[in-house]
Amino acid sequence: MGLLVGGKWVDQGYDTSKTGGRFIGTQSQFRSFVTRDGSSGFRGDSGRYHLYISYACPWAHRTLIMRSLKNLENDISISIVNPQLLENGWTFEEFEGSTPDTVNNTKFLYEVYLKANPEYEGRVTVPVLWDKETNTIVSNESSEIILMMNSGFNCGNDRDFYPEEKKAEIDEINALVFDKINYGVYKAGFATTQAAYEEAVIDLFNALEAVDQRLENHRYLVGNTLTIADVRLFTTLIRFDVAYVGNFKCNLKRIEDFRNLPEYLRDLYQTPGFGETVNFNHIKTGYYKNNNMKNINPTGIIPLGPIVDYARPHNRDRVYEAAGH
Ligand SMILES: N[C@@H](CCC(=O)N[C@@H](CS)C(=O)NCC(=O)O)C(=O)O
Repeated sequence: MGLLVGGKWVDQGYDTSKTGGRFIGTQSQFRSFVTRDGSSGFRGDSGRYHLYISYACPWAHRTLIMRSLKNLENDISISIVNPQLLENGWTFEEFEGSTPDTVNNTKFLYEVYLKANPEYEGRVTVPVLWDKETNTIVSNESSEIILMMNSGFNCGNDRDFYPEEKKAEIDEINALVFDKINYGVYKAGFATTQAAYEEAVIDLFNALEAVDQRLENHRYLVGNTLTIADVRLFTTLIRFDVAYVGNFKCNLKRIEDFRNLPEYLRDLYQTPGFGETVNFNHIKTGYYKNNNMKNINPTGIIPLGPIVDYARPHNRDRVYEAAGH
């Protein structure tokens, strides 16, 4: 893995030497928006955009789920990178379930970044939303790509996963889930001091207990309708028992050990748009074999377990009915 410096690829990992062993993520640099009327320069037309994702990555996974929930599969084409992040970063080299770059015909994702900006400096991350009309990257920030998919396209369905009247509550839960859970697992996993690790794991499990409690009385995170808050929590929960418990030492409990989270997770997994977008082979390969995991799992051995059947029945309708529906 590495990053672009002055238009050149440099093979280099994360540096935690100046932050007390704490892992600090980087800011996404492409931050434009697709809009229905095109006033932003990017009109939400069918066929105009291409999405680059990795099945291994929880941030990219959000965008894949939203693409399905909004029925945008025929409107936004996709490429799926090889799950192994090695010396060249994300690549389109052959791997079961991966695809070539059918739009820019590159071999390495960093070439796509360079096409958008030959001077780009920084990490080369997924997801990437590419505009085929102006040949540039619209956005490489998943939290914003899912909002565009929700309401910026002139195609797909009219379902609203970020309704006006619920925005404040969604934003509030997103803030907790992002910092302590989505990002929290990385803070624990990539910590290089005992103190940084413990701080992250304690915060993570406190936040998981809080969301577990919240799910006691309603089916989803914000009442009884599915929102982007659930999409954003799901991609971490589905990786938790198979990757974060083992490789990232997030092991005070498994998701399976909580009261409401296991059934909530199965409920989402079995909802159209979620389960079909999960590829456990890519997830496990990504977390146990990649170069950024070399310090954590030097042998690159991928554990065979745990085996969790996310298709087994759940009883979340009970919560929904108890709420008077
Ligand atoms: N803020 C970004 C983060 C994306 C991100 O960190 N993606 C990871 C994969 S999970 C990546 O591509 N990392 C490559 C690297 O850091 O070199 C988003 O949410 O879109």
